Amino acid sequence: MDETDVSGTYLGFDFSTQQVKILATDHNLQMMKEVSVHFDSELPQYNTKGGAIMQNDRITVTAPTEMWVQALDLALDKMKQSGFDFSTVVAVSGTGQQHGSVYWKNGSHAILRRLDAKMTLHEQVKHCFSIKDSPIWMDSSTYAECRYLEKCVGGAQQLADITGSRAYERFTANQIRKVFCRQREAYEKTERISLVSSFAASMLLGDYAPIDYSDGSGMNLLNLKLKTWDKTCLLSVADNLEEKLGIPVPSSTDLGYISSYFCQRYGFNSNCKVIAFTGDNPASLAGCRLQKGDIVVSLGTSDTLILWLDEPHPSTEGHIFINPIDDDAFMALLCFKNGSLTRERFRDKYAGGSWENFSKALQMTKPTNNGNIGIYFDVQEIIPESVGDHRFDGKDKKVVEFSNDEEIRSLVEGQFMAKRFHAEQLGHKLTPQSRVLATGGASANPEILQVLSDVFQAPVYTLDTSNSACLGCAYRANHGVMGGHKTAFADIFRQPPNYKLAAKPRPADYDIKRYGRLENAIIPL
Ligand SMILES: Nc1ncnc2c1ncn2[C@@H]1O[C@H](COP(=O)(O)OP(=O)(O)O)[C@@H](O)[C@H]1O
Ligand SMILES: O=C(CO)[C@@H](O)[C@H](O)COP(=O)(O)O
Repeated sequence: MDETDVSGTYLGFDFSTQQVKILATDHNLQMMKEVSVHFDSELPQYNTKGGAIMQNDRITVTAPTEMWVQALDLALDKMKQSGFDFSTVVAVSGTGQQHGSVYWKNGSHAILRRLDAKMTLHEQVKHCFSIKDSPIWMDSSTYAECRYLEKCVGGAQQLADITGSRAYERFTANQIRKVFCRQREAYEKTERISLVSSFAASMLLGDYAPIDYSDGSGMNLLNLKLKTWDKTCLLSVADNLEEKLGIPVPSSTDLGYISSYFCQRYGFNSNCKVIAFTGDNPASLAGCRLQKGDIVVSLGTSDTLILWLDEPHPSTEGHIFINPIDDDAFMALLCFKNGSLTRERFRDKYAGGSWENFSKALQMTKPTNNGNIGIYFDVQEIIPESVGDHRFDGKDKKVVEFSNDEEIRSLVEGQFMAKRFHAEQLGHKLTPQSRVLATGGASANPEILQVLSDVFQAPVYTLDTSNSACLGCAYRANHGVMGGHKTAFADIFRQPPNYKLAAKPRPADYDIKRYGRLENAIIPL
């Protein structure tokens, strides 16, 4: 395979909350193979729950950085054992859970540059981190840092105007400030700060990989219009931050050749390219081949809603990111923290731990649930900032519990009414042409998708894989070698998207305004 050969295969890597996944496509960008390494069950020595560790204060949430390194070793070993021929790979790209940060200790760059193929990555890289446990997106311990950053730039809306979002606890600037203020020695010993995505790219590259514009938009640091780190934000967060972050790059940037470590250990071709990694939600936009007007609903650990935007209109609710497949466009993101893990709680409590029973409960109950509405936040939610279980009967009266089946319907309907309510708040209008593209682990469940379709009164489509973020990165790997932003993303495909109709809306009259009123009522004053 020479450098110009684009007929081989493409790999997408996903460092998401609960697992590392690798997906391979052929030269037609058709999926060939997927492997995953699940943190809780396959790396139990790290004692994570849902891939994370919640500290006693219940607001500090981290993940062991070295666990992600070890998971990469295992995932590549699995691919190899399955007979995958790494020498066919033309390019790789990837993605990570957004906002999480990795702190590389002084001297780590030299280690990355000289990886020894006889040893695992984990053996060589595990001591490279000045902070051993990476703060991740589930963290909400940086309230004070958020208020400070907003004050420094002149207010929440001003920060949103610059960076696309008001200050959010999980956003990286506020996490870095917390480290700077509370672990100064560790901060001083840090030569580079990566996002989870650029950290993963750094390992594949054997060099520090830059942060891409799209994932960089989730930091409260990137000026969306100038596409550079904002000076006021940098100065407000920590000393010498710019040099620790490196220069941000377009998401389709060709970063160079894969590290010789992977050529020697796994048989990658030395011409294999590494294309910039990005955040998992931007990667899902790419994987779903989102078109204007469509909505992506990702049902992973978090639930997210993604829209394509030509123009950014940042507000103090939701996020605007630079679009990962078109640097001149943008995307809107709404993130809901209480997604799959809350559905798992209800599955275990009201459906005997089985998704099949959970689905049956949805089949046995009717759309709008006899007026019963539930709002369930196991951990402090992002939109709205609230926590706890809240149940209302048809007359808006607070109640303690519904029947088991109604509990399950109230959870799923509540989650989707929240998405529709907040999408409409952002100005998104559902039209008869609207389509919902569903992805993420829970999109494998047809009954959940039926509720999604009923609440949005729009057809719901799925892809061949629920893992659109990984697939999107195999696409982005191809796009990168085809010239990146010089080539329209849509032009890399020879075949139309393989969407499958998963659910058609049934007649149902969801009172979304009523949902909004009830949600407002549970926000603490
Ligand atoms: N049949 C199912 N019904 C509902 N949820 C499911 C089903 N299968 C898997 N899931 C959910 O998918 C989640 C994982 O989704 P995934 O997108 O892989 O997560 P992440 O990328 O954040 O690691 C699990 O936590 C699980 O609750
Ligand atoms: O915080 C956000 C987005 O702002 C989350 O969506 C993370 O990016 C984690 O994603 P999943 O692992 O749930 O896909």
